[in-house]
Amino acid sequence: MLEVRNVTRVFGSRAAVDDISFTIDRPAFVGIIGRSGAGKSTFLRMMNRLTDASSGQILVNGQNILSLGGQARRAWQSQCAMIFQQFNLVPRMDVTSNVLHGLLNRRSTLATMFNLWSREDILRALQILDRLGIVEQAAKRAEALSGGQQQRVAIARALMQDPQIILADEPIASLDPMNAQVVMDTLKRINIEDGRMVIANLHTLDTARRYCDRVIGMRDGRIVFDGTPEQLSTGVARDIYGADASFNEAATSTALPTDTAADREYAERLLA
Ligand SMILES: Nc1ncnc2c1ncn2[C@@H]1O[C@H](COP(=O)(O)OP(=O)(O)OP(=O)(O)O)[C@@H](O)[C@H]1O
Repeated sequence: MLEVRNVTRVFGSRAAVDDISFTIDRPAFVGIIGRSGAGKSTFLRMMNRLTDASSGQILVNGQNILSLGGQARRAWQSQCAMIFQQFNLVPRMDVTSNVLHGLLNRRSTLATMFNLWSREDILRALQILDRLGIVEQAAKRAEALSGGQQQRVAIARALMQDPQIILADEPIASLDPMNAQVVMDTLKRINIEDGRMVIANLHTLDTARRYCDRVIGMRDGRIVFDGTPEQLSTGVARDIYGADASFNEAATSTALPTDTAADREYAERLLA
């Protein structure tokens, strides 16, 4: 289903992602872990074509999505929806309109310009919000919602695209533990009930162990672990995070990203 073949992304003289390869043959819940700068976000952005790869191939059902251009690239982007740490909603727009913006890749410019949505689309957006337990927030501005609710709106927007794959870049890093659990439970439900693959960059080991079928560990752009949550022992985690003997599992959080240009580009594309 998904085959990543020798994918590399070089920035300047440094490889952010360095010749990685792996295969996922079913709609699994895959976690990517590693310390800040390991290359996790760069990989997700290559999958979504927000960042170009320097070399390699990513085959999805046999098609190399790295070589797609124009309309085919946009079609692929609607097949693999992206969720960000900072939600990337339009803050002053109501929740339902934010969800409907998931359809932008499929709509004409004219319909988008005049904000014309069909009754069928609006009903579907409300059904998705209902499924995620936030339909009573539908008419509110996105900025009026809690962080956990905003992330569920972002998931609803992703579902509006009816994607094969959901890419989540540190989806719970800005949330308190209770909201984090609700968001992870939501992603897991979508994975199991809909059969959509989820690939999530995660910053805590306990979350990776609890929710993932498979965990990929990255260090300095390379894959240094690829296995089940059960195989992710403290010793293995210490190797992934490159920590010394004082390695502490609780201290695996990654820093807030400083480079959010691609996130902004995504939001701007939705607003365009
Ligand atoms: N647009 C860019 N230009 C230059 N260097 C970049 C760019 N994007 C990422 N990098 C570099 O690539 C490396 C990998 O970054 P990446 O954001 O993929 O890591 P990460 O594992 O997702 O870390 P974090 O958890 O902090 O987001 C880092 O050294 C980063 O500085």
